[in-house]
Amino acid sequence: MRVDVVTVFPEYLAPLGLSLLGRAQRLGLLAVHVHDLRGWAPDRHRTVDDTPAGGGAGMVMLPEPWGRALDAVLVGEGPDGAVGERPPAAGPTAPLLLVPSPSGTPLTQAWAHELAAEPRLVLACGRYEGIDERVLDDAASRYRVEPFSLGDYVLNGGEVAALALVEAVGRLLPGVVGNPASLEEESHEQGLLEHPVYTRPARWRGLDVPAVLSSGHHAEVARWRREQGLRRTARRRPDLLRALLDADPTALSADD
Ligand SMILES: Nc1ncccc1[N+](=O)[O-]
Repeated sequence: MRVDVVTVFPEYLAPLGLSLLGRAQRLGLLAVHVHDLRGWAPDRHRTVDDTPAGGGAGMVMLPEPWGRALDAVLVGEGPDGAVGERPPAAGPTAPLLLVPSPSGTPLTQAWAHELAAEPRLVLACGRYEGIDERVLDDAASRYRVEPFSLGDYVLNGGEVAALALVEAVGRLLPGVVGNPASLEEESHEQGLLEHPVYTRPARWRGLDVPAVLSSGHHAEVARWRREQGLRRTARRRPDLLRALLDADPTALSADD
């Protein structure tokens, strides 16, 4: 998978070179290209923002640098490369342009799995009050455009969300995590939260590992883990439980 990230803070994306994703890049499973938006700002001050139309506080990112950047990234040109001919209109095989935004579609594990099947993702990280909307309208002629959100809170820009998305998607790529089985038991994989986990020692500060986990009865351990996951989901995320039951009223039946 190739991932292009356009940002005014390229150094913010440095952590993608660490740990599992760094190894994935060295193995050629993932290629991350980070581009500095200021490279496409037409003026010598490399201006990327201006005051909001209609007034209001803060600044909005100018369309021209973004238009140039997204044209160039699409055809693989750098800031100084002559921008090639615009590709044909966006179709199902057009690259996906993901735009971190508090007003985006919530990123979920199910969506992350879909994104992991894409050959290429382009991430446009906005700052300030956001990007001039015409950038997304114009990009729709040659990208599939999908604003996404990590959650209902506001960050100062899209870079943290880009890091999160690339990690959530990158770790699902074949060969990235050592043991693919470890991906199955995680929270949200079956629409529920994961059960609590324990390791050695058996007693720690007067607290014991639940006896069932040392019983050697695999069926009992599996049952206990599922029950604990359901309890945790009911307590912390009743919305997930409701969604699961709406989708399949028998989802929590005891005999499965
Ligand atoms: N929550 C956010 N705030 C600012 C930019 C992006 C965001 N997000 O969740 O993708």
